[in-house]
Amino acid sequence: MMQQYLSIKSEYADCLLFYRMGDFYEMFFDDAVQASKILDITLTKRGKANGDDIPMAGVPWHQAEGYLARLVAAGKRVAVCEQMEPPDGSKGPVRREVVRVVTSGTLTEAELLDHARSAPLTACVQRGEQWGIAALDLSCGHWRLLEGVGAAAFEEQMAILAPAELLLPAADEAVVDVPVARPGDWSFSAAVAREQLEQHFGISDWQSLNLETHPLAAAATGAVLVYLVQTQKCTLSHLQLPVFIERGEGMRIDMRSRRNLELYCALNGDPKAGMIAVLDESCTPMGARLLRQWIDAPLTDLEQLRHRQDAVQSLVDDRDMLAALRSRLSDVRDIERMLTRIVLGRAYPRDFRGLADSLQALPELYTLLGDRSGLYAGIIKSLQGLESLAAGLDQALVATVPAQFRDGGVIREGFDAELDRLRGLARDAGDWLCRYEARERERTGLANLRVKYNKVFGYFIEISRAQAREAPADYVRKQTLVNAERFITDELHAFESEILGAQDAAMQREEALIESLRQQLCQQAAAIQQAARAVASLDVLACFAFLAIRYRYVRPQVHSGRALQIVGGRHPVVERHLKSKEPFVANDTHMDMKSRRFMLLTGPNMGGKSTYMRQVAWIVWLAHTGCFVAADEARIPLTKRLFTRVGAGDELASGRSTFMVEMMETATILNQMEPRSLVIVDEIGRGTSTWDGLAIAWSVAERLITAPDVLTLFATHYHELTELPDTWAAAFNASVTVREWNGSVIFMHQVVEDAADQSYGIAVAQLAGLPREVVKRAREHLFRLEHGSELAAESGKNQLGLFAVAEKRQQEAELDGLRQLREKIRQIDVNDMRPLDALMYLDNLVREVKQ
Ligand SMILES: Nc1ncnc2c1ncn2[C@@H]1O[C@H](COP(=O)(O)OP(=O)(O)OP(=O)(O)O)[C@@H](O)[C@H]1O
Repeated sequence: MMQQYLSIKSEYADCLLFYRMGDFYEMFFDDAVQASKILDITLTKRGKANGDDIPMAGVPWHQAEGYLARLVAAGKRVAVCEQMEPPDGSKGPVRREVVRVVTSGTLTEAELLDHARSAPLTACVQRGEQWGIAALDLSCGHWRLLEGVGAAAFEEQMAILAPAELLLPAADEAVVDVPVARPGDWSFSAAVAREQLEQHFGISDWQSLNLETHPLAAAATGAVLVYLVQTQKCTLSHLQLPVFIERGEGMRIDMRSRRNLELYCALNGDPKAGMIAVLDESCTPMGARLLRQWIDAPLTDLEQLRHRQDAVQSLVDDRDMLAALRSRLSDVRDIERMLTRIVLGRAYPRDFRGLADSLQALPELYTLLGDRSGLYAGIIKSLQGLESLAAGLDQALVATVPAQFRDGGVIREGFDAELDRLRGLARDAGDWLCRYEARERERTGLANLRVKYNKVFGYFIEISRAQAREAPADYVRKQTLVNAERFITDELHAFESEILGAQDAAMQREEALIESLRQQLCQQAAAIQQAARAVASLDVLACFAFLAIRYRYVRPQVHSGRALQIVGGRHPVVERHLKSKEPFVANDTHMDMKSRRFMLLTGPNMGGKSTYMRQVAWIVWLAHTGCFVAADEARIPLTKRLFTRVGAGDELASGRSTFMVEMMETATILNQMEPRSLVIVDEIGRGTSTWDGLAIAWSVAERLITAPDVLTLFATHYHELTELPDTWAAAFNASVTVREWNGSVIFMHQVVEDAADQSYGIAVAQLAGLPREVVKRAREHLFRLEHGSELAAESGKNQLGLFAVAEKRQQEAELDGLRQLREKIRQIDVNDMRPLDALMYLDNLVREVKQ
């Protein structure tokens, strides 16, 4: 056995080998050591190799999925090796074969996948500046083939695809941190792709795939197909054909900006505070995945965008229909992934039942949609045509299926006469046994005679010891117990063979029926997938409509002009998560790419600058996806690129300081911006000396102001920059407002078109809990810094040090305050005050002193 193990293991050296032994998958040697650590399972030993114990660890086969998930999550690949024949003690180890290699990019099990995200297996090919990508989501069978030029565009695409596993030629390095496999450089070839496609799909019409003109994407496709053959070892007929679809470029948003705008999670890593968490009101897993794709890849084709918006609007205008649709959509389960498991022969009974139920929900969906046009016409068409398949499946399957096929009872009574007959035989056994027992009691006159069953002897007749002598001659003694004797008869034996045979035959019959259902589903796989995609589109459109109604989002007018006008704009995430009782303060934005293209935003920390700029970015982004936007009105100019430079903190892990990251982000913007870009700069130049920082911020601002057709929102704490509009007509000042009350600051979160008058930094520091003495000292320093030249003059006159003059000034100011206080106290006429007024007056005085 160990020899067999070692020979199989040598073929899968880069995998952990799950070696099936009875009810367990066992691992040996280093595999066992690694797995025991990752899975926290017991490490034992079995036999010896070269005098040393062989480490062994195992997991029960019926719990393998959970363990596989943990191993794959830990970056391992696992080769699953099964027994290919029933054990037969006579002739050495049973034949075993690796039936599948489980890798992070080839998972299909529901338990191992995130329902809301596709995690494609992605092959990349680079030739100089040119690149090609083939990404296959095996769990659904979808391909995405892409080609492009330049590292920036490549990284953006990788950010959007979010691969689960990368396939690379030997010399290439990964740009994202996921497991990498190298199927062999020879496999990255268009010729290999063509050969594989011919072999697996019988493709002769290579041209229809549009791959001939896209050799790099074709080469990447070759690597994916070869890797599937190496790892999956089963039919892949559920895969769509890898067709290269020309896509418009869409709005480009680089990797950093996606992170900065907190698309999938907040900068602190919390997914609940990411934009997707707020937008995902989808009802189906397919919708959840498509929603991410639509948000990930905003459109720049106005026509396409209008179609989506029209479709959303028509549901916004018909709330009853929207509610009915969403209620029916909730009954639809993950058609794509259930189908994949069925086609691959990895399904559970629940996948068949789930598919039957989901397909049965489709007619109600298209009936509800009636004769709607636009995007709905295609959706309605795709939802039709599966009625008889759905009905057939439903008739075949029981309503509540068992967990495993081996439990039996998946096919419904009355569906197949032969299965019913065999099951009937097994079921009638009970009656027959009762009749037989009664008959034998009567024949022998032994009232205590019983017919029983156990696993060792099967069926037998049991008679008490005392009466055993009276057993008829045809009873064959089988076993003697303390109080009883057990017998068998020819009739009972014949009955037993028939019963057990009937049970086996029923199981086999059921298996054959399920296989025939599977074949039917395989034949209709393409139509089912198309219906699944229609469900996904419908779900996302309904989700957008739901958001629009529930959260008051409006239909933005995206146009080819240059004006950006947002009335009452809000930030969807901040608005949703605002804990305080204060409502979110909506703000307007009026810019245009010609005369008002640069907004310089100043104001105190915590004033709401970042929130405001991100909300503008999000309104522009979402306006290009078909989603309605968080505003009262929005006119959005067609935007081709979105850039952000946001103080996202250090990337120390990558060896870059805050300042370095800041400058890299700025360089990306300045080098890559083009007409119709939106640029968000949230602080720049903070990580270096004041003068360096100010100088950099100033020159970057000037560069942005002069860039044609680029809209910029630029937040800064450098007040000196508020002079920019004096020189540049296209620049204007804006600030977030604050009010002072009782010595404290109150953030109004209102954006006005004016420069901020002061920074309130010290007031915010006080709010944050800086010790009182430190705050007081900071005020003194501020005073000194702000009145530096005056103080210098006075210090020269009085021959005092600068600090001494500042302190003298401070003391005078304090004395002034005390005098005013004394005056207030003097004016109090206690006899003329009500107790409550006196108390309030006192409270005010105390506050004043504490300031
Ligand atoms: N329009 C608004 N309405 C209500 N609350 C808001 C609004 N804008 C911001 N806030 C609240 O104020 C907090 C601070 O906002 P934000 O981070 O945008 O300030 P900031 O001016 O960018 O601060 P800093 O300069 O320190 O980065 C937010 O977390 C949010 O709770």
